[in-house]
Amino acid sequence: MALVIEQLTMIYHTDKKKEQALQDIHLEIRPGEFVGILGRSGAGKSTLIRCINQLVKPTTGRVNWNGREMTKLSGKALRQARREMGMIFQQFHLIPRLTALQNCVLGCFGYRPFWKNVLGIISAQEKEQAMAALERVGIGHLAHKRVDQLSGGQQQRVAIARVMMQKPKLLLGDEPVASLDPVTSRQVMDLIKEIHHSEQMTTILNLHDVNLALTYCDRIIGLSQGHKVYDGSPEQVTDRVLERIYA
Ligand SMILES: Nc1ncnc2c1ncn2[C@@H]1O[C@H](COP(=O)(O)OP(=O)(O)OP(=O)(O)O)[C@@H](O)[C@H]1O
Repeated sequence: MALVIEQLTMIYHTDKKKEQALQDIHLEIRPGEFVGILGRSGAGKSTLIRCINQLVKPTTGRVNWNGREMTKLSGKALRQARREMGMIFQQFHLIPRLTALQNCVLGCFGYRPFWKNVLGIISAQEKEQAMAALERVGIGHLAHKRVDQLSGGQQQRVAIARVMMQKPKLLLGDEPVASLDPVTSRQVMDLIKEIHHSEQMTTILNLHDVNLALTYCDRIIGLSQGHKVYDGSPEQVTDRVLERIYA
């Protein structure tokens, strides 16, 4: 499934001020790509990721996902399109008082009737699927522990297992390893890459660590002050390119 972004511009309006976060971004992401977005703080990386699944509504421009114009969708149609887009975050976004298994089950809520979610009815089959997802990410033994008692790396594994329950075609990551130590960061990146391959999930991650991005990603997009200043292979990211992105 292809993702096509055209003329994307985002201006945040705060009290008396306008903040231009993205300016005329064009991108075509091919199915199965593993893309890293680099840029200084404030370059627009999170905004770009969030405009894809419409957590942020762009000021102008189009985001076309598999033939559907995301920017025009609302209500049920938007929820259905979003189901195909999993998201992981720097701060994991888990529910602290719930166990790993309970958090993981939440990943399939997008496929269930609303009333079942409200009543919190979970079938044996859903529990089994969640257990399998936790085992897949290497933390089956922690299924019944509250997530606020887990390490950062373990919490991110729960978040990844939850995303897998959603069966997305596109994985979006907003600094998914920024809170983790270097060794754990690599372990989580290995896991994301492995799942990307096995599930054939197009993957787009904001990464602040250039070395990680160049090691794991097949394509690098560089943003600077809301503009795309690089789009190419990691091998071609020279010092000059890095200067353009980070200067
Ligand atoms: N909700 C908001 N309201 C107003 N301005 C915002 C908002 N979110 C982001 N911005 C501004 O938009 C610009 C881009 O922010 P964004 O968070 O996308 O950058 P980023 O590259 O992800 O930065 P970081 O690496 O620090 O997370 C910044 O100037 C930021 O201050």
